[in-house]
Formats: sequence, C-alpha cells, structure tokens
Amino acid sequence: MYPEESISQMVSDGRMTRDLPFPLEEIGFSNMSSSLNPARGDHEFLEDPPTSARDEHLVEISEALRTVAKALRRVAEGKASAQAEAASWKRKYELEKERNSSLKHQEATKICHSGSREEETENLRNESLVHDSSPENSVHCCGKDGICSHETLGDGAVDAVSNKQRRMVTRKASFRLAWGCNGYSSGQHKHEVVSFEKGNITTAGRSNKQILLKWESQPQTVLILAKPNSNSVRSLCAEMVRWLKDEKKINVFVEPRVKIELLSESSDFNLVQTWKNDDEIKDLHSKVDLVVTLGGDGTVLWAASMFKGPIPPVVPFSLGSLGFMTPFQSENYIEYLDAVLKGPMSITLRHRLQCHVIRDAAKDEIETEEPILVLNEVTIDRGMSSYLTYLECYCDSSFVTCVQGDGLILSTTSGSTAYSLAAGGSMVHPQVPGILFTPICPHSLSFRPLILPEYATLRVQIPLNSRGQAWASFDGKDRKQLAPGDALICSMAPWPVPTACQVDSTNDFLRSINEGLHWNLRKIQSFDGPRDL
Ligand SMILES: NC(=O)c1ccc[n+]([C@@H]2O[C@H](COP(=O)([O-])OP(=O)(O)OC[C@H]3O[C@@H](n4cnc5c(N)ncnc54)[C@H](O)[C@@H]3O)[C@@H](O)[C@H]2O)c1
Ligand SMILES: Nc1ncnc2c1ncn2[C@@H]1O[C@H](COP(=O)(O)OP(=O)(O)OP(=O)(O)O)[C@@H](O)[C@H]1O
Repeated sequence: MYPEESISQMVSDGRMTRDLPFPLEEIGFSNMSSSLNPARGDHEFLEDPPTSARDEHLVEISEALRTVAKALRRVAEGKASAQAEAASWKRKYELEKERNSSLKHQEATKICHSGSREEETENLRNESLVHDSSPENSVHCCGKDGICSHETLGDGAVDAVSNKQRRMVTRKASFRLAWGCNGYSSGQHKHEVVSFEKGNITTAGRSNKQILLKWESQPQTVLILAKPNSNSVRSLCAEMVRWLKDEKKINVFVEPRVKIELLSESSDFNLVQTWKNDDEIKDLHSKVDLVVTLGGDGTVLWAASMFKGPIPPVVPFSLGSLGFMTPFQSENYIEYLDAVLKGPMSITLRHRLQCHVIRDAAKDEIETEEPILVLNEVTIDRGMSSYLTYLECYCDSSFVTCVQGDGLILSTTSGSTAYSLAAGGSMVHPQVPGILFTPICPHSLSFRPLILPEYATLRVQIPLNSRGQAWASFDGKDRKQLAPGDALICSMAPWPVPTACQVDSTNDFLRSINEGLHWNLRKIQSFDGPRDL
C-alpha cells in the first residue's frame, strides 16, 4: 500500500501524516511538515538518516516517522503485531495528551483552587476531558428541557501494562435527564432535587424541608367556615368574628347560613360579608387571604371542596372528635391567630387528586367541565350491589391489576390516615408525594396495597362484562354511579391545600397518629425480669 520508495514523497506532499490515526504534532512534533524541506533533501533522512544529525529536531521527526511508516506498512500487510504497535502509539498519544493538558492547567488551578492535591488532580482530569472537542463532549448541555451529566470520571485504576501507577482515565458517557408532564417537556422545578456529581446522579436536595409561609403584606380578609348544628362552634364563631373585626380590623366572610345565625344574635354582624350564589364562591380565592375552619376533619374537607382551584392557607381549629388535620386548639385561638396573621408560619402542602368520570356513551369526552378535587380520596365501591366489584386498573398506559372485592381507594397521603388506613393501607406523612392504591376487602389473599408516584395518571375502568355497577365517591360525598364501560381518571391536582401547622408538618403528623389514633400504644416492658447480662 505504501511502497518504500514513495515514503519521502508522501511526507512532503502530506499523505504520510494525513493517513495517521492521530496527528503527530500533538505529541510534541510541532510543525513537522514545515520542518521538512524537500528542496534541502530532508525527507531523504527518512530512508537513510545521517550519522551526525544536522538538527536534533529533525532527527527526532525522522525516527518517529520511520517507526510509524513501518507500522503502517505492516498494518497494510495485515500483521497483528503491527496493529499492536499502532495501538501502543495511540495509547502513548493519549497519555501524552493527558499529561500535557494537566501540565497546562496546573498553574492556573494552583492559583484558582485551594482544595486538596487529590481534588486538584481530579478537577484537572475532568476539566481536560470536558474541554475535549471529541463529539461526545461537544454536546452542549444544560438546555432548557432537562439537566445534563456533562462531567466525566477518572476511575483511578492502575495501568498494569506500563506499571507506572498511572491512573487511567475512562470517559463516562454524558446524558440528559428530562421530565415529561402530560406529553410536555418541563420540570425545571425538579432541578433542585437531582444533580450530577462526576456524571453520577445524586439527590442535591429533598422536598421534605419544612415549608414556611411569610406574608409580604398584611392579611386583610379571613373566611370562617363552621361545622353546622354545633352550639360550641356557633359561639366560638361569633366570638372570633368580633375579635377579628374589632381588634384586628380584618374583613370577615362567612357562609350565608352562618351570617343568618350571627344576625339572629346581634345586628353588630351586619358588616360581615357573605355570598349569594355558587358563582360568587368561584371568586372567593381572589378575595380571601386566610381560611379558618371550626370543626373536625370533615370541615377541612368541606373547605377544600369549596375551592376548585387555588386555595388560600387554611388554619384548622379543632372542634371535633378526632381532628387529624386540625392541630389548633380552639381555647387559644387569639394566640394562634395573632401568630398566623403576623407570620411566618409553617405549612403542610396537602396534595389533592383531580378526578374525571368518562362515560362509555361519551368516550373520550370528559363528563364534568371541571375536575372533581379530593383532599382525602376517591373511592370506587360496590355501593348497593351485592356482586363483587370488578375494576380494571391502569397506571399511565400500564395495566396494574383487576380489583375483585368491595372496591378500591385512590388516596392522597393526607387521606392515608382516613378510609385507606381502615382498609389496610400505610400511613404516609402528608408531605410525601404519592398516590395510595388500596383495595377494599379484596377477594384474594395476595392483594397488598401500593403507593404510586405522584406523577402517575390512574384509570379505573368498569369492564363491559362486569356483573354489577360501581359507585365513585369523593371525600365520602357526591356519589356517582359508574356503569359497565365507564371509567374514572385520577391524577395529582395542581392546587394543594396549604394548611397551617401548629409546630411543623412532621411534629403535627406524629402527634396526630399518637394522640388521635393511639398508634403503637403498648405498656413498656418492665426491667424487672430475665435479661442479657
Ligand atoms: N371505614 C372508614 O374508616 C371510613 C368509611 C367512610 C369514610 N371514611 C372517611 O371519612 C372521610 C369523610 O370525612 P367526614 O368527616 O366528612 O365524614 P364523617 O363525619 O363520617 O367522619 C369520618 C371520620 O374520618 C376522620 N377523618 C377524615 N379525614 C381524615 C384524615 N385525613 N385523617 C384521619 N382521619 C380522618 C374524621 O375525623 C372522622 O372521624 C372520607 O374522606 C373517608 O376517608 C372512613
Ligand atoms: N361548613 C359546613 N357546611 C356543611 N357541612 C359541613 C361543614 N363543615 C363540615 N361539614 C360536614 O359536617 C360533617 C362533620 O364535620 P366534622 O368532621 O368537621 O365534624 P365531626 O364529625 O364532629 O368531627 P370529627 O371528624 O373530628 O369526628 C362532615 O361530613 C362535613 O362534611
């Protein structure tokens, strides 16, 4: 392929270096082509170098080129040993390049970095490779639709061949993480949770940090929602309205029923605001800074159900029997409300589920214009039917299972301590994002509850061959009949319910399960008895 007599010609016309697998300039043989002067007969050294070198540099070049030329000839002849030689030259080139690059950056790094020697070496190694112009590193990362791993890793392995304890550098393929949301690429908000360290995925921050709400301007308007038919609630409500108006100069909204009750007590409550129809309720979120609930968990659910979109922070006062979501004691309402109105306050962002019912008759059409939002759960059960429910369940496009039993609960983590708990589901901290999938009395020994990720979309289908109907209920209310062929679609809603904490999310949650549910209550075993010595 390369006849010996033509090598000098190939050097002078550039073919020799063009066909090399790497540029010789990069291992220190700079300006090789220009150093060779055919007119002077330099290229003739290649075949017959002089015993006394005219120029040290040219001797170096000629030796290198003779070796390469030999290797190339043998490669052309298909000899395995020549391939190994070429590979060894390539390897030398890579090591040389790495060394040069390290040396080049060392001075600069000495000035810029004050880290340890190991860190410096690691940084240099990474830096030299990141700045490599090879195709896999030339991809520009950190685009707007995701995050990239654009770092590389020195693996620290010892090069046994050279036996020089050189650390080999392996290249780690870069990649991009992108978050899809209903077909759209988005998720910049996820960047705080995931990062890359030397190309490896790590969690940089977690979402379990306590959330604080700080007012940027003074709250002006409070909506009070009160449990009906309770004398204690009625009298506390009247007292609270007076205090808010007289002491705090705050506008107060109450439900029309409550306004009538207040007015029957005194005309002083004339200035309390209310609404006339459901359309006005839709605008409440833009008028109200804070919602106060007086009742039990059901009143918190009631408050959440009034807001089909964004909902202002809720301060739940306990006037019920359990009060899992109502950490504030009504006796101390002045102290608590004072602190809340001043801020900052810890809040729990309680996720809600949004549900759509799709009728077989109107496939692909959503029955209600607005989704039904639930704070606790949506339940699909057998209602009055005496047959087993038969529900086909899908998570995104994957089949999950068939539920044959009394029904299925799709619950938020806030609802995990309500119906789902009674059906055998786990108790989950309300700040954990997820959807609980809990069967009700499944007629199967192996059916255990699941917790699915918060981004999942669940579909519960009543098969056409189901023997009975099913009923869906939303936070225990608004029952809807589902006929064979109908489906319920459920996913995380974009509007969580921010509820004020008495201490913080975790403290309030643990206090509720201990004091409300008497979780793991057991007498402590006495020391008085047999024990390890
Ligand atoms: N077998 C059961 O446990 C069962 C049956 C039906 C409904 N429920 C629950 O009742 C809820 C409706 O509540 P309601 O007050 O309108 O009805 P309700 O008056 O019948 O009260 C139900 C009970 O559930 C408690 N509860 C509600 N939400 C809770 C939560 N997130 N964590 C812990 N306990 C909670 C309430 O304090 C109350 O004691 C439904 O969302 C459902 O979760 C439970
Ligand atoms: N403002 C309201 N208007 C209409 N119904 C309400 C209102 N507040 C609460 N309810 C309903 O009243 C019922 C009981 O409310 P809640 O759970 O708050 O009281 P409770 O049953 O005494 O307390 P607990 O749930 O702690 O036992 C619930 O079904 C709830 O939906």
